[in-house]
Amino acid sequence: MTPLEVAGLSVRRADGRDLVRDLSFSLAPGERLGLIGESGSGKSLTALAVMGLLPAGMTAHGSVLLDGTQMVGTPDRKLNRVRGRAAAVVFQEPLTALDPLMRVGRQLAWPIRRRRGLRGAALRAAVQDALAEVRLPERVAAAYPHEISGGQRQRAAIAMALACEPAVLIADEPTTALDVTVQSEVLALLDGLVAGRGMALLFITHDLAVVADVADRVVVLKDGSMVESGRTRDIVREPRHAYTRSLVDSAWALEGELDRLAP
Ligand SMILES: Nc1ncnc2c1ncn2[C@@H]1O[C@H](COP(=O)(O)OP(=O)(O)OP(=O)(O)O)[C@@H](O)[C@H]1O
Repeated sequence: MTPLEVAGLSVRRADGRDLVRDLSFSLAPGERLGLIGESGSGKSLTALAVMGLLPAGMTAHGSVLLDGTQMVGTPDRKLNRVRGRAAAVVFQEPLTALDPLMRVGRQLAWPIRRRRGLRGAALRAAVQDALAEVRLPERVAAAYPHEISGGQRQRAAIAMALACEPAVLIADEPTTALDVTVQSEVLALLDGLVAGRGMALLFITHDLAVVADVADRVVVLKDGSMVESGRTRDIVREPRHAYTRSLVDSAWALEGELDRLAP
């Protein structure tokens, strides 16, 4: 089954204005798709619409088939069964996913228990395995989110998303809030985990260099509409749309600047 199939998706505000317009794309098993565009282009709303989690006052139109379940217009209680199992999200800010008042281990135990039905010692061992998988030391289980670093918090949030064993992982600017040195570590970790588990990945970013690193294909969004899509390599080498060209040019300009400053 296709893990994710989006067809003619629009996200509408209460006043009738479309913030995402007639968007279509799909993800094959194990495929990595980048959704790229500047701030406000509708990337996050697209991710939320895929999960059926749009903010109050916004409605989705069109079709989102997540692991075969129609997410548009389906009652929330039915979607709860699909979320997590079919798709899980890693947000830009790890504290979105983590409860500040609960120790990391307990938070991680919750989805593992729900998904795999483990209890007691088996559950504790599974929590330790989940931490090890994202390269977090054992002691993090007993820590509260504010007692660990930003990079460690994002690793914990990734572990929580993975605990649901989703077919699709949606990563919404997962490294943007992190220090530059930690960004590449977290990206490499995500990269390895997605490959190891054969998950499909929807990777959302405003950064073309990052998308070129992780995605096989990209969809370029501008003002809520898709302006271009194709293989990442082709789009970076030969952007067809003026907007994509400007993204590529500014990425190269930055690269050139770094080269110029290099010793
Ligand atoms: N809860 C909301 N209420 C009203 N408007 C919103 C809401 N969330 C997003 N918008 C508007 O919808 C548009 C798309 O926002 P979205 O967050 O999807 O953009 P984005 O591409 O993810 O941007 P960023 O990279 O800054 O996160 C923007 O114009 C934004 O102001």
